[in-house]
Amino acid sequence: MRPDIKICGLKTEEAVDHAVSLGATHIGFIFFPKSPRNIEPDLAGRLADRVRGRTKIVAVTVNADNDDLDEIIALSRPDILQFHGGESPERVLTIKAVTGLPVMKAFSIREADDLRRIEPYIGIADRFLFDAKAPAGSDLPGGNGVSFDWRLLRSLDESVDYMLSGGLNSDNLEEALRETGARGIDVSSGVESAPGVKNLKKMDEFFAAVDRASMAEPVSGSTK
Ligand SMILES: O=C(O)c1ccccc1N[C@@H]1O[C@H](COP(=O)(O)O)[C@@H](O)[C@H]1O
Repeated sequence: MRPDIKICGLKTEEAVDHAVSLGATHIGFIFFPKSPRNIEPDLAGRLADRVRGRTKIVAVTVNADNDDLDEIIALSRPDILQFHGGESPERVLTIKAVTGLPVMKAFSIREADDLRRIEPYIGIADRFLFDAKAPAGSDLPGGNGVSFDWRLLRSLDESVDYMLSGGLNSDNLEEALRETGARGIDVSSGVESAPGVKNLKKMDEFFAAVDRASMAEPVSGSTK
């Protein structure tokens, strides 16, 4: 069975339409000015309106304040908020209560201990997203096109619902799914020609890799 597939960092009608035509269950808009994928909330709203109801609209923010969140939500009308910064469990709870929106909380992973940081969010975040730690010198907490050691996720309890992200592409996706059995995957750089420029052919190749992986049996030794 295909996992949930989130194509993140979309900025154009062409890219939105193509992702949804391929079966993206989620599309992500980045609201983070330092990112080459940053988009204004009103443009995100217009792009989202093309496909609303056919895919889940995810608003990706990084430690956004209340005013910014209000504007992003009012203009882009997301189905899900993705928090990709250091938002506390209390902040996640408050925003969920005020907005009524589910929150996917991102964590950057390099070593086993990093996974322990999800514990205070269990029962609070609606889903987790596991990304690689940003390389030294990067201004971006995500969207760096780097992977982490997927085998670390073997220790996770089966009940933890997460999307796998970080450096996924059509070449490594089958191995990533074989190692993790992730029920959701999230890609940005891996379907781009240059930072912030989505490539339709790479999207095609990515979905083809998902389908190849979905047909394959998990290897022995994988816990999922
Ligand atoms: O993509 C960005 O520019 C970005 C900026 C700020 C926070 C999160 C961002 N992207 C997220 O990172 C993952 C992984 O990206 P990649 O596939 O390794 O390039 C991406 O899916 C977004 O959710």
